[in-house]
Amino acid sequence: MAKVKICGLKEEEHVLAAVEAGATWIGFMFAPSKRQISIDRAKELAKLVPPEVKTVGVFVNPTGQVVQHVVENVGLDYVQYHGSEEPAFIKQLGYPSIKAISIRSYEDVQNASCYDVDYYLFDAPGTDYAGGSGHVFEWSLLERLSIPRSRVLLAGGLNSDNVARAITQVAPFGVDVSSGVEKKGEKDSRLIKQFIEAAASTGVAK
Ligand SMILES: O=C(O)c1ccccc1N[C@@H]1O[C@H](COP(=O)(O)O)[C@@H](O)[C@H]1O
Repeated sequence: MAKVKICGLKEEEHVLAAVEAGATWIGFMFAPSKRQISIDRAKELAKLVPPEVKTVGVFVNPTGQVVQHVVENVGLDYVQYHGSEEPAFIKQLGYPSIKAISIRSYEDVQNASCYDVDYYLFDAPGTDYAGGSGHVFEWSLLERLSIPRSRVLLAGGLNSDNVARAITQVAPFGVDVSSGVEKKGEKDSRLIKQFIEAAASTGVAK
């Protein structure tokens, strides 16, 4: 069964809904976004997350000092780099990490392997912000992937209607969603539950 990351959470109710429904990762946004939260807010929300569920901080081209400060203050389990961070920068910081790769062409897929990270998050290119656009990219570009599927997370315009198809086609270890569990621009507990149920209904991570 594919694991699920619910990203861009700002309210207690939605953190609790994601945990209860079986999310594996809870994502907090620290980059410019309508979903961005403060360190203090993330600390409050992280207290609601049990140890078996992992917290992820999402950053876009941060300085090392900012990442260190947020990780240490919030107690994050993973750092998600969602900009054009260099492989050496991520490696030097040394945190358990997820690198988002924006997919426009097969060349982007090939370039992913220059990173030495825990997970490779394949996403559609951002529009207003670096991510969270709600757009789907061409999943067939991942057919000839050299990275093991056990390291692959899929994002970009996923929702409870398309996530089962995405898992069947791409066979990722996990899926990641933000806009697809929102109603009128805000997270919705019912949509979070529906998404996790839909992801659980199909596919086996290879
Ligand atoms: O969600 C955002 O606002 C965001 C801003 C800047 C970088 C990353 C962001 N979100 C990430 O993008 C994926 C895909 O989002 P969506 O499901 O297509 O809306 C999301 O899961 C976050 O990891």
